[in-house]
Amino acid sequence: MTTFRELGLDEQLLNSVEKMGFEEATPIQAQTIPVALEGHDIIGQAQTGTGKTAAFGLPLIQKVNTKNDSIQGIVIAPTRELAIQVSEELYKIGFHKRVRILPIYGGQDINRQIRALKKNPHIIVGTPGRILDHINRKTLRLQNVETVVLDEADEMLNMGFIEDIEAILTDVPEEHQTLLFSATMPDPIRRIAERFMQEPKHIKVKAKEVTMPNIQQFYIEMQEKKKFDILTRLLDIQSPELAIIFGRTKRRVDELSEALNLRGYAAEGIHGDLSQAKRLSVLRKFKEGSIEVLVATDVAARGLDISGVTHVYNFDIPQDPESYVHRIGRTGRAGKTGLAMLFVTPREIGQLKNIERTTNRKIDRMKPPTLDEALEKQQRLIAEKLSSIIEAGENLSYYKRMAEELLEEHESVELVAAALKAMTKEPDSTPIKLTDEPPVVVRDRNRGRNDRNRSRGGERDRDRNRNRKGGPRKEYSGQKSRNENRGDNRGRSRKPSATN
Ligand SMILES: Nc1ncnc2c1ncn2[C@@H]1O[C@H](COP(=O)(O)OP(=O)(O)OP(=O)(O)O)[C@@H](O)[C@H]1O
Ligand SMILES: [Mg+2]
Repeated sequence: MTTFRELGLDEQLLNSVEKMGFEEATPIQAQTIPVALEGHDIIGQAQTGTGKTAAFGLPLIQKVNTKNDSIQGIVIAPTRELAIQVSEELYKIGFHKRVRILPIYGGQDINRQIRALKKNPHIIVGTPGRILDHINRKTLRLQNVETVVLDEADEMLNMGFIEDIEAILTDVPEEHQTLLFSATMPDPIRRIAERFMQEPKHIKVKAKEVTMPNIQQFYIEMQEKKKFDILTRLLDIQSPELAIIFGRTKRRVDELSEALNLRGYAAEGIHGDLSQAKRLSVLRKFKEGSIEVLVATDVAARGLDISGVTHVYNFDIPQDPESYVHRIGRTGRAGKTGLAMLFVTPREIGQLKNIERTTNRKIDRMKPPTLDEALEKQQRLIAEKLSSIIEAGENLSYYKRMAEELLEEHESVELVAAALKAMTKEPDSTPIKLTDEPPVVVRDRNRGRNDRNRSRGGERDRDRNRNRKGGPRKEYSGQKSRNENRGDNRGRSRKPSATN
């Protein structure tokens, strides 16, 4: 066990950590914090939900000189929601030290951000598109930046983001510390990363598997047409506290959340075509529990830390194994357990194997639940609930008068059966609309980057925009569906230039 005190952190930060309820450092924190405090560049890799934010956040905040009014640190994250979340965590870490943190992300009023930037934040946390927008408007100056953090580094250095990152880094002094963190770091991306860094220390928390062992993982093989019925059966049987269902495309997410609502589940969707206000309100409702099912594209796959997410359903198999790791990592965080389900159509078995190979873990096969099983499991759940109410000695006096009245009129087994029926979700045939998705087929494992990224490109829900050069950039939000996007060659790989 490593205490935070042993890691060389200042008293103010130790106070913050205590207030945050962290008792001991997680392995990635214990291993990276002292090295980061020595000033080294770091590529830090550890499983999802193991505290990477504080692993870079603590040394980042410790380095800030609050007497200096310029921006000293910049954290770049792939999505707006993640930028907000990271800035909230940094705010907590820097609270006693009075470090000013400012999130800047697309979809928020730019003038408001410009006003906030004038208040001399010490650290900004942002998405690449909006950071570049401010650099181009000259409303953001990075010439005093000493630390650059790329959260979800592999995603940030992947095609489509790398040019933005390079452009941002040209504004940062050559002498700076770079901290890159992610749960996944494919080799080609690691090589790109090294070009941005000076003798980086690779710190990888040793683990047999890439995914967390406290996430139970199953797959079910099924026809595309069966997915929805199986999903609703699973929701009924497994009764998650909060669940995230990942769909491949924005259309998929829209149709799926509407279909779930029609069948009586409190679900809402999140993807990059929604307004930022809507995205944030959906996420807030999910965190509060007023919706219990969040249907999402990969925009919600990385970094989001929502407590109470007990189940992740991969309604569509992810396009790449890394995405699988991050998606299922939305559950089983900070020592909790979780359950991840993967829906696989027969032609996607190759992709399943691909995921197993990359994560170094076998995913267990589960048979799709039959209707009878779904009903029976539900009844068992209800029966357990009834018994636990009685065993817990809960006060039932308010209900007993009605119970007695009912028992005078009906036979007891008949009555309990009726109660079970009333509490069970029976098959519902309300018509729904769900357009088929084409399968993810692994044709050739050695496909060029080009193909890989083109197939990923279409529905990647990124906070970036296309106005590459000059002028204020329009926030990019509307991407075409994968099939509509075939002619798009933006996935073209481009060698990054070394920046230091
Ligand atoms: N030392 C600690 N003790 C207890 N809880 C911690 C500690 N460090 C972080 N946490 C909590 O663990 C949760 C997960 O942390 P965090 O979001 O930083 O994980 P992560 O490694 O970045 O995951 P991901 O790969 O999904 O981004 C957060 O709620 C965080 O507050
Ligand atoms: Mg993280």
